[in-house]
Amino acid sequence: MKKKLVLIGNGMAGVWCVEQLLKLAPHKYDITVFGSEPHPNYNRILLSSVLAGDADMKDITLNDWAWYKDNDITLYAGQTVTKLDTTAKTVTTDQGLQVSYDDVIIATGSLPFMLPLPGADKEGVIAFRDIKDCETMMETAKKYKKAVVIGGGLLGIEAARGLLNLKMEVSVVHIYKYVMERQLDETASNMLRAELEQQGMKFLLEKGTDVITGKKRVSGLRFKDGSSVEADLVVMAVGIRPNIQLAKDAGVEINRGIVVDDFLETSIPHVYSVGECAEHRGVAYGLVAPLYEQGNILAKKLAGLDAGEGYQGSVVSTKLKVSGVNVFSAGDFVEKPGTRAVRVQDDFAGVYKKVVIKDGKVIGSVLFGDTSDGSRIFSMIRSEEDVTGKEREILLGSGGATKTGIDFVAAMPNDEIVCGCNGVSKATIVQAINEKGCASVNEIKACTKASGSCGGCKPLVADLLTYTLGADGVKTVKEGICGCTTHSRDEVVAAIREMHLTTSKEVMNVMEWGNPEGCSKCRPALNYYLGMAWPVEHEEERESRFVNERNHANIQHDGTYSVVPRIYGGVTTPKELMKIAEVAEKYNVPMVKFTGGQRIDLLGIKKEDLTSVWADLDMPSGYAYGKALRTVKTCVGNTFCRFGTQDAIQMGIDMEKKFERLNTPAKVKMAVSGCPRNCAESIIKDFGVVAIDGGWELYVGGNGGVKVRSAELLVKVKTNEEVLEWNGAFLQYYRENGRFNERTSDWIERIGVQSVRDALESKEVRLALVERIEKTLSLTVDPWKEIIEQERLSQILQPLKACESIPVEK
Ligand SMILES: Cc1cc2nc3c(=O)[nH]c(=O)nc-3n(C[C@H](O)[C@H](O)[C@H](O)COP(=O)(O)OP(=O)(O)OC[C@H]3O[C@@H](n4cnc5c(N)ncnc54)[C@H](O)[C@@H]3O)c2cc1C
Ligand SMILES: NC(=O)c1ccc[n+]([C@@H]2O[C@H](COP(=O)([O-])OP(=O)(O)OC[C@H]3O[C@@H](n4cnc5c(N)ncnc54)[C@H](O)[C@@H]3O)[C@@H](O)[C@H]2O)c1
Ligand code: SF4
Ligand code: FES
Repeated sequence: MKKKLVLIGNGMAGVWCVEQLLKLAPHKYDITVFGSEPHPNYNRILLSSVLAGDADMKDITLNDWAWYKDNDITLYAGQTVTKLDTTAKTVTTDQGLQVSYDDVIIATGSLPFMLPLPGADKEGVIAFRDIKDCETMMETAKKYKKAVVIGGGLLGIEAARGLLNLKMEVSVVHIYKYVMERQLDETASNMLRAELEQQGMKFLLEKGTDVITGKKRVSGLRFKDGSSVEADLVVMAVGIRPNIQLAKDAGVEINRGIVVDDFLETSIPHVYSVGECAEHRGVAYGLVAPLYEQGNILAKKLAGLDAGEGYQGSVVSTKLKVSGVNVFSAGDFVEKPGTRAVRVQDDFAGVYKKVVIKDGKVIGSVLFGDTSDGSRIFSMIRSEEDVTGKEREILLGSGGATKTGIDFVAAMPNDEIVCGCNGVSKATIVQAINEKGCASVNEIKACTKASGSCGGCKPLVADLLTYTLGADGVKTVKEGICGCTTHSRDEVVAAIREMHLTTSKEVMNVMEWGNPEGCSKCRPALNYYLGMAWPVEHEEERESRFVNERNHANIQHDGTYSVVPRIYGGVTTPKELMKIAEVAEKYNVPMVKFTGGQRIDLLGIKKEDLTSVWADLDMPSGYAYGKALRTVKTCVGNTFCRFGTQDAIQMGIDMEKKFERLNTPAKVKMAVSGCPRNCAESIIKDFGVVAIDGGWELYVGGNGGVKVRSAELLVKVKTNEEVLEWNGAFLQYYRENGRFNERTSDWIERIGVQSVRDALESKEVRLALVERIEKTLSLTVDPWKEIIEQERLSQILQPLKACESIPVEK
């Protein structure tokens, strides 16, 4: 005779456990499931995506009604178990139904914590936990305008983003000085906040709520410091509490959660618990991956199989589900005595990465902007791999000892979980590829659910595809330029040209952007594409630019700026040097430094001094901050060097004078060397010129940064005029075809240098490109000259209005 198993709680953890049990011992139990919600088991994680409009209610069902039927499970949806009698071994529901059991699993999840504030019972004050809350928010947004979310954690920020998408004005009230302090350090948190502010979210930090105001319905919040904010809707997202009352009333041992041992058994025999309600070794988890691990162990135990050492606890990782924002956090990411950290921060790309290391092991990590290393780093944390001596390679990747990409997935054990949100292992994904013919990330998602929830495992799934099928076997799926749209760069640029779209708003409307405000990825990209396509009609959208470009200066980590005047070809004069020295003294510039591009950098300038520093210098801007031509480095060439065959200095000066102020998809560095000894390092520049006997070799696509790449030969030419012609044609071709933020090294790697050679081969094409670049160049003005001129004209000496917050650079 079959034993009777009762599951209390029809949520993600409990049903997962039952699913695993059915796989291991399909005929052992008669199973009865009780769930308070009137739905079959659904993916709670995806409620954020439903609210944000990225998923439909119907997409989030995990086990439909038929699944319960097909597996002979009796489901009582919409019934709450109100009594558990562990002596009589029965459960009783709010509708008077009584069912007996041999084994019972309590999987009642959590309850959202509602701050016990005066006014918390008013209409319009809700939590964000279930389908009902999600529907309430969507309905409220149709009638009301102002939403306030209390709590700037994962849930609060995902709720706020969803409400923005529903066209509400949203403020996030947070008690601490920076948001998501449980997942991020201050640097990453500030970058996140800046990005979300750009998307229209407002933040009220270090605010303790005192009262929720309003009559029947909420009208606002009053804070302990006396300030207030208006609100038609208040969403509380200040954490969760394990739902333990039923177990407590039944005499089961309780601490914060329901206390369980390594086999998920409670203090009372035959009573088990998994999920957010369970407390294992003092920890009650709030993410699905550990809950699934618990479910796997309990399923083995109930099936009568060897569950090994049992559940040993989990290290968790999180990923914020907000489109266009990549945030990852795992393990113990706060530096403490005895730990050391490797940090990489690129303000231009809006990327921040940190790994914390203790005793030679990675114990935690925070990634912002680029989370593609997340799964790999998370795996290192879990495996406690010894990284001594290769700490820096974890983030800087040198093809050395720490495995990356394909090597990493190849070395993964088959049973390792790739997708924590859906409990999908490497073996299951490889099987889906080999046996079910899945050839894209989307097909794997449809087949196994992997990558369908938080999306954090997508890069790993993609690597597994390439590893299993080889690069040629993987179906390339069209990727939108950012999470706001499914349209690719080429589609966007084609629409801009064909429909004569001249503003970002037009592009977003016509191309039906999912997120009508855009994000930090698409806004600057659109601004660039529009300016490139319509240099005359398009009006620069300054607010879309990153802080450095808006301020025409390079912000430093202490909030001061650096000033780099242009010094053509790296050639200066005593007079110019004296002027720079005078300015440095006058403004107490803390550091004067030569740059790698043969310029002089005045570091540590105060924001309010920028305009007068530039006025006193009276030199052109070196664009050291922009996606533009930066520098043309030169060697002394035949002017002084005995090996030189051409005048490298003059060539470099001519190139720099011709193309200065040019906007490009990403920064461009150029160099001219007077002979193949290459002292100006032309071979690692975007456009490198090397003198040879009787002419010049032109190289493209070099890079001396994190990913070093040797430039490839584009063409050999004879005259200086030809150098300028090819230089102009190449830059314009890159401007018209490169993706925003794509360096020439990545672009050429992607399209192949031969395609560039083919495109520029025809003189006619080259001249047409040159004509277009000349047109653009004729419209450029020096930003500081313009600012100074405007100030002179209006005769008002206003301090520079730089951005008060520190927006994220991309
Ligand atoms: C909006 C949102 C987004 C999230 N995003 C992520 C994410 O990206 N990644 C991640 O890992 N986690 C995320 N989480 C957390 C994740 O959803 C939970 O960790 C997970 O759902 C918990 O599973 P559970 O089964 O323990 O509890 P639940 O899913 O809450 O299930 C418990 C069920 O039991 C029912 N129940 C309670 N008491 C009784 C009773 N007495 N009788 C009958 N039924 C009862 C409840 O109604 C509920 O349906 C998110 C949560 C929310 C709310
Ligand atoms: N992407 C994801 O992984 C994801 C998304 C949503 C929810 N979740 C999970 O759901 C659960 C609930 O999320 P959460 O964000 O509510 O929990 P949380 O505990 O992670 O965050 C709550 C936040 O509210 C703040 N807070 C506390 N009291 C406050 C007050 N009086 N005023 C203002 N702020 C206050 C805290 O400082 C904290 O940052 C968590 O377990 C979370 O992991 C995960
Ligand atoms: S590259 Fe050649 S010409 Fe230029 S400095 Fe070096 S050796 Fe001299
Ligand atoms: S890890 Fe979240 S979807 Fe795979």
